[in-house]
Amino acid sequence: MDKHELVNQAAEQARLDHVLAEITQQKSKLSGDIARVKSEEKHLNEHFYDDVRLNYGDASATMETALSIRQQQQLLQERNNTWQHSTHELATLQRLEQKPYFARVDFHEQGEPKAETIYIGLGSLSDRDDNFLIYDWRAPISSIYYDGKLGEVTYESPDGPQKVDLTLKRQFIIEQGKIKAMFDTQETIGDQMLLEVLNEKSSTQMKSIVTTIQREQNKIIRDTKSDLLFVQGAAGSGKTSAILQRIAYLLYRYRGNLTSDQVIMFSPNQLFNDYIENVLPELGEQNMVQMTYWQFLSRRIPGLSVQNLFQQFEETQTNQQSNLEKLKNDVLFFRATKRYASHLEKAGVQFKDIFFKNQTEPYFSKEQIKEIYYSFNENYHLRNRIESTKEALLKLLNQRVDAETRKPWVQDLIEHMSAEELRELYDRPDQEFESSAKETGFLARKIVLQQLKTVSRKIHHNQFLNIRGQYVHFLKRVPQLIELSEFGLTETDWADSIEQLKNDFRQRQVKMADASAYLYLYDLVTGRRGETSMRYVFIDEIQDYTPFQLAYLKYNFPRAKFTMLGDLNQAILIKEDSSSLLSEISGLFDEEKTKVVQLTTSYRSTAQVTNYTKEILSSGQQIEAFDRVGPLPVVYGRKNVTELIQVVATMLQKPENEKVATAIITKTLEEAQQVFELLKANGLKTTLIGSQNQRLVPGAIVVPAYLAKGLEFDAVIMWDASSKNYQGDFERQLVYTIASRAMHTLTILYQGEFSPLLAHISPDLYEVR
Ligand SMILES: Nc1ncnc2c1ncn2[C@@H]1O[C@H](COP(=O)(O)OP(=O)(O)OP(=O)(O)O)[C@@H](O)[C@H]1O
Repeated sequence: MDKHELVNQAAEQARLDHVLAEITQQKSKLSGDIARVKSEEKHLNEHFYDDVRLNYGDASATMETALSIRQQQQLLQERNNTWQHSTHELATLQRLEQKPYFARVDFHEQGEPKAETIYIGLGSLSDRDDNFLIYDWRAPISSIYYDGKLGEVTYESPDGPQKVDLTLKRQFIIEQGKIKAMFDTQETIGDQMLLEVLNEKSSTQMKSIVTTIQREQNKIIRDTKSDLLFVQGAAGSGKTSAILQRIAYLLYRYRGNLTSDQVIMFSPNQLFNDYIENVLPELGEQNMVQMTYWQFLSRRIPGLSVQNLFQQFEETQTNQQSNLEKLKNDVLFFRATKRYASHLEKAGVQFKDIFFKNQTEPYFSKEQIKEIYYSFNENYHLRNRIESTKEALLKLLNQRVDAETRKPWVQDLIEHMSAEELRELYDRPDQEFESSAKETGFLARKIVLQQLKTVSRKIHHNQFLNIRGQYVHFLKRVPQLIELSEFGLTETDWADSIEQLKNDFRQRQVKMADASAYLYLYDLVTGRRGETSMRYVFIDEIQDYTPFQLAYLKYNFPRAKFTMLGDLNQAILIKEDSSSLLSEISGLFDEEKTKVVQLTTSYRSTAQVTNYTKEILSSGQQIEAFDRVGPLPVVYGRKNVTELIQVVATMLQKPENEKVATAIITKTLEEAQQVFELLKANGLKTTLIGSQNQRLVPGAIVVPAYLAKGLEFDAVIMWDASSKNYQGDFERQLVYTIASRAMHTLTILYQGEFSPLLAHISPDLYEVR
């Protein structure tokens, strides 16, 4: 450090000390406030009735009592609000105390006489005179730190775009109240800082990236205009990071109007949810709603079990089955569902009988229900038809109550009821009746109403609709709506597939490719409006969704803005070309309000790992390695599994690898189980991640590829990259996904013949041992 820098650092340290003193002081004041309010609340609670005059003598006294109770409640509520507010502020201060800020920018606003200096941190802080000592990283002005080089920069202020002249950008690494390092930088975000941050990372859980958000990422984070924001990014380019910071940004920007339960994120698997769960809390925000697409479907199709990730991934398909899936995954199929549904306004809705008691003769027969349903005039659309049919059925149900009370089952039931059960039927214990006939009539009516609830519930829940039958009915019409030959299918193929589906239904199962269409059809027939309260929908790993599923999500969240992220090179579930995905989905949104952002630099991995993994992709992808150095990937070819296990054992036993998060990634679950057992037999302890419900743990894990999706590890050992395991183009994306999980070291093992997907890579890019 030269003399000038030393003076600078001393000045910055003095400023930091001042800010820390302010934080300490505000903290102790707040703690005092909180303690006081809490004790007031306690006192109020303990003496709640001392100040309340309980008097129920007459109407006005009752009124007065109610009023004074209300006043006490209000006092309590106020204390409670103050308490909550202060606790939140205290949490912010505690966060700031650890690291008050990470950057400073000096700038000159156009038309203003003076230059300004601001400091940026995880929250905002102002002193008694309302001077901002720290700006929240999400404040409009903070954007200039992420967005531009020195010189002229524009940011979005509340009054529109604002130009400033940026004269200094300084970054700090602060630990325990001391400035450990500081850099003045010309770059967007100095590579030096990013290097420091990236080098020190290693944990089983994701961390926030606010100190080093890159310019392109900042665009994603602060976008508020697009209805569809589509991010295509290389493995490790920070897509997932960008959306998490984006959620924090949106919650800040729309504070008061947007809550975390109006934001939903679809993630690849449960393990991944685990991996990211700390990021938002670290930023002082609550986690959004999180689920996998499978969970989303399953919770809405309770009667059928939906094919899960494991079954989907490990299923082998015939050509014809994969053509069938192609069709069912297409937007054409989505449109066909809608077209089919619109015909249902005239005819074709499938009904079920509703039974009550007597299981042989329906209470309301499907013919009767159908007649009601189609009795309304043609202005009635599906939604009104269902509503009106329900009303009509409930009315009929009411009219039947009297007749039902006279049926023998009612008398029978009364005779068999215990005294206790009977007593519960009366309105009051001392209820009197003119005659015993009246009393019996009263009880019978009560019983009938109670028992008929099962029928009214069925009516309310649309159980007179035969949705499975409806879906089959729809499938039978598909050849008239879609040209089957365009998907390489014949009418016989199609008819066979319907038989297969009926068989699945009988076993209470439904394939992933049918589940969304099934639900969509249900929604259309019942006129369900979708989840209108959801405002933002995030979909990660978009390449594993079908156009149908995305169209359905759009339909299901009609008021939401969408952010979709993916890497078309990492498609592991959809066995078809995913590059047309973007054009298919963009058709669902207004073109003017669609924005596409590309992220090309991979931050996860060292340059050595990135340069190797990008060669796996055939089409010369524009992936840039971040300039971080590490060892070359190493390839071990051995004769058999026993020798491969030896290699792994030697690696895991090295003392320097003890603290390193290592993942042995296999192709299938079966392979993972085998490797795990073999390592165990060799005295090595690892954790097998065999299902999504498992938690991520430190140390070495063995995991099948489809569960490693979206995660990252210090060291990746790719298990058995032989030509037997990885051959075709579909597997190329799988190989890429596996290899790109590595941050620092990548080891590839194979027995027999090396996979052609890797064998062609230039020998300069790896080492053979
Ligand atoms: N601006 C940044 N500053 C620091 N670290 C970053 C930045 N951007 C990304 N990273 C780090 O790079 C790694 C990869 O990021 P992330 O998982 O978000 O990438 P991704 O694009 O979702 O990857 P994939 O598609 O392979 O799952 C993470 O460790 C993340 O913290």
